[in-house]
Amino acid sequence: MTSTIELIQVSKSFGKKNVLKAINIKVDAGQIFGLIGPSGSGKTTLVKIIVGMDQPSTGQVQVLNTQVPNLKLLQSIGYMAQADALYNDLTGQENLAFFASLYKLSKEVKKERIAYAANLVELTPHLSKKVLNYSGGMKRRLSLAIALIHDPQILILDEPTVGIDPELRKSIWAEIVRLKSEGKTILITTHVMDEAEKCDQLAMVRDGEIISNGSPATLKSHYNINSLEEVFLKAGGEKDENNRIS
Ligand SMILES: Nc1ncnc2c1ncn2[C@@H]1O[C@H](COP(=O)(O)OP(=O)(O)OP(=O)(O)O)[C@@H](O)[C@H]1O
Repeated sequence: MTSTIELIQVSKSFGKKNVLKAINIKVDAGQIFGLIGPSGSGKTTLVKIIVGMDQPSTGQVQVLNTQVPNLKLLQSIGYMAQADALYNDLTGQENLAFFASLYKLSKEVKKERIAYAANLVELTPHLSKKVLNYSGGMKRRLSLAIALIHDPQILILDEPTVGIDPELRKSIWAEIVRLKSEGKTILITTHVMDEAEKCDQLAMVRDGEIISNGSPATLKSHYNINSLEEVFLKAGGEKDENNRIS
């Protein structure tokens, strides 16, 4: 299978603090790949390095066989950051139109994509409101719509469902699965274990290291337990005993 995202021996330090340690990851095309780990384990740093917003201290990142960073790659990546980067004084519609205008879309396609993305996150009735009047959950939904606006080949979503109610979370996941069926590659960070279950492959991150990886079923059978939560706890314990699987 073609690998869409590849990290080779990626390490990152901020000053003396080593937050990523020799990370190797391969994400195949058409997969939902989950990065799971506790707060502060390094997931966002990793994602920023993949998108090209941050540089590794050592190691290499390739996306679609192209060395990151590369401006052209941005056409192929939809990125939803953990902190919403929205224009508060503009309406939802104006935010979507602004971000759509960064890509080479025809007027018609642009209109279509804005309608699709707003509908997906159930913001259509709120598009004429200024973003400063949006709730936290609505802002997350608008950020997700923006990540999808140019129909990217790769979606990188940093905790996309935080602050989103269970019903909408379910419909967002249904859409993520549908996008996968279209052949898109999706990399998602989460610390919600039932979301991790929906991924094809997982990498469990702790203290800047991948302590375990594989499909949810493989991980559970390796540790002979039923829940990913337990896998995570057990893998963390084994890590301390230098007994990792990969
Ligand atoms: N620009 C920075 N300068 C210094 N330290 C940083 C910087 N960015 C991240 N860190 C540190 O790197 C570590 C990993 O942070 P990161 O945000 O990647 O974790 P995370 O797994 O995404 O956590 P969360 O789930 O809370 O977002 C943390 O200890 C954080 O304080």
